[in-house]
Amino acid sequence: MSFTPKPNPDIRVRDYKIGCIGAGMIMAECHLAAYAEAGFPVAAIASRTKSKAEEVAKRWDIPTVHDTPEDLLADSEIEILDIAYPPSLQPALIRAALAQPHIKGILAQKPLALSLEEARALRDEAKAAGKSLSVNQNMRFDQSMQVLKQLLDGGILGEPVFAQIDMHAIPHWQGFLADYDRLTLSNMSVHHLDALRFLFGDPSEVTSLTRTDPRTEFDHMDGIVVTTLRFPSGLMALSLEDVWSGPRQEGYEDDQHIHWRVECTKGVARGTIGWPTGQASTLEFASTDETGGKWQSPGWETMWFPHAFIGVMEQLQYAIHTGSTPALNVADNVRTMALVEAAYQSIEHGRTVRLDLSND
Ligand SMILES: NC(=O)C1=CN([C@@H]2O[C@H](COP(=O)(O)OP(=O)(O)OC[C@H]3O[C@@H](n4cnc5c(N)ncnc54)[C@H](OP(=O)(O)O)[C@@H]3O)[C@@H](O)[C@H]2O)C=CC1
Ligand SMILES: O=C1CO[C@H](CO)[C@@H](O)[C@@H]1O
Repeated sequence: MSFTPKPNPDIRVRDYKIGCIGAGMIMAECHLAAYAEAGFPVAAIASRTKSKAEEVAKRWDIPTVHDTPEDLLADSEIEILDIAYPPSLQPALIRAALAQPHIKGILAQKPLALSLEEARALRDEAKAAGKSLSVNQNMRFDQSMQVLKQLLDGGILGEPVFAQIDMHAIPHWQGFLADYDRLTLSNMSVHHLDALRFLFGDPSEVTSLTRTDPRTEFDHMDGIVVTTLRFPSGLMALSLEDVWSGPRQEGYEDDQHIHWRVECTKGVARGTIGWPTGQASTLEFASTDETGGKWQSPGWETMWFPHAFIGVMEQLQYAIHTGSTPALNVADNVRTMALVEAAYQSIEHGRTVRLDLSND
């Protein structure tokens, strides 16, 4: 077999000093763990509550804690702004960063904004400012997704026929989500829909169904979501976010998981995303040409959380260094946002929505 999997990207650039806004779960547990492991320089942090930023700074050895996010934005040391804040507050932070001459690039969190219109406006404003705006769609850097993409691009599996990502797991819904009118599609399905675009390009049809989740206590419309996509090639894909995934109580042995499967004309790949169980993701594949129909299982020890966050920051550092467009660029992310919007339209109107993402 000549295929050599590369689950983790090389770190080509680690030059630019990072300023972090937010000191919550994802910043403390994933962004900063990844940056420490990769050796990316973090110069400062700020959050809404200074004592929380101080705690996180102590844990990760960050030299400066600013009183407010605005003070951090004004710090001329900062070259990359890294945001992990509620999405309703993110556009204003991005706009403030675009106006700061010392900030060369911005890593925003998903979802980029609460509406497609706002996402489009941010894309256009970043372009006008001549700055790199990147979005943390880190499932693309999950190790199994990276290797799957290599198999597909290498023609080892042939033409894609059917694909699915099925999640039966409980996301931790942040408190601020209770104030928004959109839940699962905007905040969790966005990972899977973005990963499907990464693997297969832009779909031309989307159909979504939803029901409320019995566990989620605040008012919401999209709890459990099932989305089907059709691509111009004829490929059909399924994205399932079952955020209920069964009862939870003392002694109940839950089976939370995310699985995926891709069937092609010359082979099949299948695997898992090792979340929320804190394991490495997996991939197995069989190809009529490459493996004589036998299953192969390349392995690795890194995980989606936190290691995928290394690739995300690296691609932005590299883009700034080379003056190129980040792999996870805002223009591409607007297309993922447009797909999410079309899925909401499908639910609202009870029908399949045709879409042409090349308009964005
Ligand atoms: N790409 C990915 O895989 C993931 C992305 N995310 C995204 O990251 C962002 C942060 O998520 P997460 O860290 O899980 O959230 P947390 O609730 O753990 O942290 C929220 C952060 O935002 C700050 N904040 C400022 N204003 C508010 C407010 N009005 N209400 C609540 N918090 C506020 C908090 O400040 P303080 O505590 O200092 O008061 C805290 O630093 C979200 O956009 C989420 O979608 C989250 C998980 C995974
Ligand atoms: O993006 C996300 C992926 O995983 C998290 C689980 O802690 C989600 O809650 C989150 O918003």
